[in-house]
Amino acid sequence: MEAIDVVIVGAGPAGLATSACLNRLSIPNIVLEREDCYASLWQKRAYDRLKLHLAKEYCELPFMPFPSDAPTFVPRRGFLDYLHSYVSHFRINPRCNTAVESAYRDEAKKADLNVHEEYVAKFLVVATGENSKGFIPEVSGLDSFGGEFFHSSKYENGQKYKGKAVLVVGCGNSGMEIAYDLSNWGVRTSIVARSPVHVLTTNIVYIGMRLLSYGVPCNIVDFIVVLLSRLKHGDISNYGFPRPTRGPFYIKQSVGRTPTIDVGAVEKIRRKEVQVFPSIRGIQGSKIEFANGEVEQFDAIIFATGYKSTVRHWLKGGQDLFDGSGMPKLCFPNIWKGKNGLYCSGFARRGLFGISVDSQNIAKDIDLALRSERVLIGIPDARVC
Ligand SMILES: Cc1cc2nc3c(=O)[nH]c(=O)nc-3n(C[C@H](O)[C@H](O)[C@H](O)COP(=O)(O)OP(=O)(O)OC[C@H]3O[C@@H](n4cnc5c(N)ncnc54)[C@H](O)[C@@H]3O)c2cc1C
Ligand SMILES: NC(=O)C1=CN([C@@H]2O[C@H](COP(=O)(O)OP(=O)(O)OC[C@H]3O[C@@H](n4cnc5c(N)ncnc54)[C@H](OP(=O)(O)O)[C@@H]3O)[C@@H](O)[C@H]2O)C=CC1
Ligand SMILES: O=C(O)C(=O)Cc1c[nH]c2ccccc12
Repeated sequence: MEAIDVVIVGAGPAGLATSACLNRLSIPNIVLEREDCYASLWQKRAYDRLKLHLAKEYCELPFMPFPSDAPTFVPRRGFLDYLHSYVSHFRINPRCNTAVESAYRDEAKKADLNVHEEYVAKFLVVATGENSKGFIPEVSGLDSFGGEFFHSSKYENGQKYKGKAVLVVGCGNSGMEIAYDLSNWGVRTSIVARSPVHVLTTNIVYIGMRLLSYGVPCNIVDFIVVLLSRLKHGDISNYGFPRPTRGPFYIKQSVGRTPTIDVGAVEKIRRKEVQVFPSIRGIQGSKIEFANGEVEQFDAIIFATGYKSTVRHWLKGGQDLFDGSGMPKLCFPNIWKGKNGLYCSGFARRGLFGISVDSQNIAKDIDLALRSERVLIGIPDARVC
């Protein structure tokens, strides 16, 4: 059994940022990671052409800007280089191949467990992410499908599907970007769009973010970005993508749904190089029937249908912080602190920017708690800050 001040679960950007903030305050912490590497989403579960969708100034982790010669929209490789420098600069040493199977506050419950390793900590930081596990919905007849089907997190590129027919389900950022990539690889590509969606561009989002940071109200920002999007894309409801009635930043802030950022798929849809279908009604062999009655044959299906949090699989308790699906109950910006030393970073649905805010708040709060504990028991505070 190992005793330490802080245990952080997950070595993605949120876990690394929290560890860096604690290390700066000389607060002992360990980061436990289920995979064999840190930032596993970026190293192992992302496609080749992935780039950050937000400008680099909104994707920095605390206390380390991107190099000044980094492009505004950093590619995956550049982001990984940045994370490697971050880990070595802040001397972060994640313990890999260490999946946390159970975390309890109550000492008595430990006796039931058949544990491999055990840690005792004053503070627990949940940093396992909003995107912990790929989600594939139940679709009638999917088990009869003759071709392969898999989640978007397993997609790398479209090389092996050249000349084949592939259906991408979901028109969030993963789905639209994968559809664009497949089509570039010479794949006969189709996409399922089942509900209204905002389609913006990286630059339009950038303008929106700047306006919000100058204090322009969200409804005005939404009006401007939707107008810009209409000028750029025209009325895309003609192609099967109706717009939601609420604005994109309002939706992002209220329910966390990210607008789709077009990287070229809209033009391909306009040119009919990518077909758009409504929901899947059912599957029989290689034939897929859609809600409008159309039936088409496909060789593969890629489910770009989002992710689920896995917090509820291993965290016992913490009902004050997390709901039944492992997502936070509280609202940004005060969502990072639970009761009895429990914290979470990376659950604000605010991407890397939210992670930076959470991690700094958590480290400050733990520092304060440790200092007051020292005062209470009369130990002089020798830590360097
Ligand atoms: C494809 C994609 C692109 C994105 N692009 C952007 C972007 O451009 N800009 C932006 O701001 N945001 C972006 N996001 C959103 C978000 O910023 C990223 O998902 C980011 O990686 C989240 O960091 P995280 O540390 O919270 O979670 P993750 O990166 O998911 O890291 C969590 C880590 O916890 C580990 N873990 C999970 N369960 C356990 C367990 N039980 N025990 C031990 N370890 C565990 C996982 O293996 C993983 O390594 C993107 C998300 C995705 C999916
Ligand atoms: N370059 C970048 O920066 C990228 C960032 N990301 C980020 O990663 C996160 C996850 O994105 P993503 O993987 O796209 O997941 P999302 O959850 O954002 O999107 C999932 C999509 O799948 C649809 N869907 C879900 N279930 C079904 C179903 N049964 N039938 C049809 N459609 C369905 C959803 O539609 P509905 O709305 O109807 O539920 C939605 O369109 C987001 O935050 C995103 O911004 C992702 C890729 C690239
Ligand atoms: O890619 C994501 O999911 C993010 O959360 C990044 C993000 C944070 N705020 C936004 C506003 C508009 C588009 C993307 C984001």
